[in-house]
Amino acid sequence: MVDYTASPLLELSNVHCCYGGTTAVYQLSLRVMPGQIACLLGPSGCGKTTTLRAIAGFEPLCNGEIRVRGEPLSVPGYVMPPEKRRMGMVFQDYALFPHLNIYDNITFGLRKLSRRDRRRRADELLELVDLQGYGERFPHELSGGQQQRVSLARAVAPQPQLVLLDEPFSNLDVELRERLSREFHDIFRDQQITAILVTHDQHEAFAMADEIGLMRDGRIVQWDTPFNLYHEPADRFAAEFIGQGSMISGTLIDGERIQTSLGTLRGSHGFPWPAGTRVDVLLRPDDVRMGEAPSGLYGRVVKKAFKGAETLYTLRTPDGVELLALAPSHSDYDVGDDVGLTMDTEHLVAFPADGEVQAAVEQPTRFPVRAVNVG
Ligand SMILES: Nc1ncnc2c1ncn2[C@@H]1O[C@H](COP(=O)(O)OP(=O)(O)OP(=O)(O)O)[C@@H](O)[C@H]1O
Repeated sequence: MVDYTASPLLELSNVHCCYGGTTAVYQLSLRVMPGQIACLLGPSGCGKTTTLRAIAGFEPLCNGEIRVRGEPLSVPGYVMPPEKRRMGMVFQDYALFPHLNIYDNITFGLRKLSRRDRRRRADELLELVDLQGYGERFPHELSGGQQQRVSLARAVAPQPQLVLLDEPFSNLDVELRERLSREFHDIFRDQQITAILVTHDQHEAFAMADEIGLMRDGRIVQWDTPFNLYHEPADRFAAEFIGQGSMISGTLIDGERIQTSLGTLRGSHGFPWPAGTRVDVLLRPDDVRMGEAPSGLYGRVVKKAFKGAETLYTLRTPDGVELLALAPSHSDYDVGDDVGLTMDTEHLVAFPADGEVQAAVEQPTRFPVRAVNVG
């Protein structure tokens, strides 16, 4: 487990990165604890790779500091060269040396060891990444997933203090991506390796990371656990980027209740806006239960997508509200069926609607509350 009481391994303070006159990363601060798997997640162009390259030492800072265990890597007046930073890199395109066999690829950074020790370390690492017996092969004789496992073995071979992974699974198909992200997670956890993953794929981020920094336009908008990012998004962008869901309109009755066309949704922690504020409430597909309708609420199935163990339904209520709902695939409803609905949210998240005064200083309601249909 990660020791959150320890001193951080990596610390970025107020980092800015510029290309010519354009700033790609703004005032970025973050901490990664020893043994933690962190992730920078966000849409294309938000500055993830630039941040990772700055940590690796390939990108100069135009302001701010980067330290590892308190030691300066990039501070005003001093930049430690990349090869001295003791960081392992895993790239999207594997970047293996095509003319070297797998043994030589893995031991490329271990020149100081004797031939025998290099071979022993390579065998250990091949076992770690489940490629025993592949040492004599060449990269072109391996599948994409196998090549990426080799590049992980090469990255961890010199026992770096930090492993940086830049979109490592983007070239692989969805199933392999999920499998490999779980495998890499288990290896990092087992070997207590500290790692930072960069990806635009939230499934990868969720499968691997202890904490995720969601980025937009060069800034981190929320640094949180996968669970909190999903259930307690800090703003509308986070709510829409992470997971699926519907925003439904409502009006705050008081600090705890929101009137919606689905009934009154009640939260226990209270909302910080005055009664009468128009809000948008986030409902995730797993917040909407299909089957029973104790409050008489029904929705008509307008679309269904089979996902194996579950089916994702799109439902429309008589008021025209569209909702997504996940149901076990054995309870099989057809398009056109009217189905009873119950709202069952662990965390009720609402944002002031556009045009409300409060929307200018959007404050998310990041309170774990239990919402119940009482109307
Ligand atoms: N070498 C460069 N010269 C000028 N601008 C650059 C350069 N590299 C990146 N940028 C710009 O900096 C911003 C951040 O780019 P970056 O590659 O860090 O984003 P990203 O989040 O990693 O995107 P992607 O997921 O598409 O790789 C973008 O607007 C990009 O156009």
